[in-house]
Amino acid sequence: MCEKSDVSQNDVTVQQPSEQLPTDVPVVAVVLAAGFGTRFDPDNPKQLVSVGGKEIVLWSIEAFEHNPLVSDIVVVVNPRVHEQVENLIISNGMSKVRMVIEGGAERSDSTQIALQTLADAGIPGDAKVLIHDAVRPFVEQSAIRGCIETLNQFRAATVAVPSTDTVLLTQDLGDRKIISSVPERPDTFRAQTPQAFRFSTIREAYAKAMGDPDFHPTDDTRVVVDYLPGTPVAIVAGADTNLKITTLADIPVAESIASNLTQGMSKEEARARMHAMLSGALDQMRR
Ligand SMILES: Nc1ccn([C@@H]2O[C@H](COP(=O)(O)OP(=O)(O)OP(=O)(O)O)[C@@H](O)[C@H]2O)c(=O)n1
Ligand SMILES: C[C@](O)(CO)[C@H](O)COP(=O)(O)O
Repeated sequence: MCEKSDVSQNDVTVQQPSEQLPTDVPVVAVVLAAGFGTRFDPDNPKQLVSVGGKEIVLWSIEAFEHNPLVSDIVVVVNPRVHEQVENLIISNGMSKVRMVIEGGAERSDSTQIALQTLADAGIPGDAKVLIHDAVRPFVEQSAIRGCIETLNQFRAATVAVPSTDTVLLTQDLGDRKIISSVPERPDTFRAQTPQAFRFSTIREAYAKAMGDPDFHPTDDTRVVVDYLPGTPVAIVAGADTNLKITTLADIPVAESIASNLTQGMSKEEARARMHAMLSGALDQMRR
């Protein structure tokens, strides 16, 4: 690490990455599907809800299965959805899924269980680990690739989209919230997933966080930001279509995104068919 052009943020010096990070390493996607969807419908596990004719969790697993840079997938479930998710993985031939494991009470517990399982399996500290919400079914291939490539330069990266609204930071004053500060809008982003880390970095961050009784992060990036403050976390471009399905109101939006994607795919398929037909015709003419 060099100190030359380090930046100072919130009284912490963030180091410019300059070390050569190994590139020929396993790339493991952890798909978190162990939530109980209390804000959606606790009686209808949202990860199994069908959108555009396909279960939400299957969209997410397929995104990593189809990415040529991803070598392995671990899926984290709860007992309620375990069997059904396993059946989906088998019946859809998801060949990169190595393990389906049970998570914990909070999202961060599920992440930690997955990280411990990977450690027990002996994955190297340099491995790239991408942690993804199963309920973000439409993650783009460019975001997955962006995370993997960014980890050649940085030890941590997260997909995020620039905030188009001005973000207000608040504090409590009696039963009111009052504004404590207003960050510059170009500096504000909305966090999405995947969130990507060199394995040893995210393990170290979680190991440090374990000693903190107030540790309840809603995402993994925050664990690095709070507990390894000198480690820069790079932003990778996300998209509004990388929607997190949180409440029932998100379903119509998700259906519309799925329909656009499916139409896009049909055009691709039609183009491929036309290409095959024309090459066949050309072969005939040559004979
Ligand atoms: N104990 C948990 C909690 C959440 N998640 C996963 O983390 C992602 C983001 O969580 P969220 O949308 O909050 O899902 P739920 O926890 O299911 O929803 P809620 O907070 O409404 O109960 C989801 O893919 C969810 O399955 C998980 O693996 N383990
Ligand atoms: C990880 C995350 O999706 C980033 O936006 C988000 O923090 C998950 O939060 P939730 O509280 O589980 O909805």
